Amino acid sequence: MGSALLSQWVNGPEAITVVDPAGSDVPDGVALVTDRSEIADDQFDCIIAAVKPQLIDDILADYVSNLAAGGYVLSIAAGYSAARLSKLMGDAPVIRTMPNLPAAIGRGVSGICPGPHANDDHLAHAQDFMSRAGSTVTVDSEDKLDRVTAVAGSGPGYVFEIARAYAEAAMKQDFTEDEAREMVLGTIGGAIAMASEPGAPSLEELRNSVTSKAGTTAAGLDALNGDGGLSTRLHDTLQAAYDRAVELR
Ligand SMILES: NC(=O)C1=CN([C@@H]2O[C@H](COP(=O)(O)OP(=O)(O)OC[C@H]3O[C@@H](n4cnc5c(N)ncnc54)[C@H](O)[C@@H]3O)[C@@H](O)[C@H]2O)C=CC1
Ligand SMILES: O=C(O)[C@@H]1CCC=N1
Repeated sequence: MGSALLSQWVNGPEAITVVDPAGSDVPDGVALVTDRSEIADDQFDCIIAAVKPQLIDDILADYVSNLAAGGYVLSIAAGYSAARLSKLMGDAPVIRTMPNLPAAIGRGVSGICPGPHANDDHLAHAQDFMSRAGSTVTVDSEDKLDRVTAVAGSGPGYVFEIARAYAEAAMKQDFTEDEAREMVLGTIGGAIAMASEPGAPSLEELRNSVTSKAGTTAAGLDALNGDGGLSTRLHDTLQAAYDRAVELR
């Protein structure tokens, strides 16, 4: 996820250093170090926590001395609470965010939540920073951010899985993998673009506009969600993701 954001952040004014022992590829203009000792006590206005939440306790405390006076820690980690991170980082100001993967093409959706000691300047920077990767929503509680995680952070995973299953079903209608992918992604993309037009009707109205009485769509929709099974499944999906975020706090 860090690489996806970096691909947008690299176009901004900040000088960026990535520390990654795996030596992942970074865009031109970004400094990469593979060993924390290489940055010694260099000072940074913003330290970004972009490792797995389960690794934060072991990794982030080593960077307390690298945070410049007046700087803040920006976390993209799911669940891990701002209070816990602030304490780990010597009572540093923390802003938690929750981006999603289409940030890689500037089409992400990011939640932002100010945590302990964060001031208006930190929040304004975080909002500007995340908005370079797509749209943002600022929430006033971490519980809400964990719900953003369930809806949007993990969301591309649900969408890719739905598209994958949709394409698999198309292949069972005797289309090749390429044909199925093109039709399914074209259909999803076209429908989403239409629903996203300014002044577009509600999703329910749009669905109804495809559905002729006793026609093919009605037959398909009846199989898809006639018993409410899809609605229940999606509710359970979001709840399970939220519950996992709570466990990671
Ligand atoms: N994958 C996604 O769609 C999203 C992920 N996130 C959050 O982003 C964070 C990273 O997740 P992913 O990008 O999926 O995982 P990832 O495994 O792809 O990336 C983690 C990176 O951390 C690096 N790393 C490991 N040990 C390190 C160390 N000691 N110092 C510095 N870097 C180290 C790894 O080499 C790797 O490049 C997690 O906290 C996750 O909750 C948030 C939103 C969406
Ligand atoms: O699966 C995860 O835990 C991360 C957070 C949101 C998306 N990926």
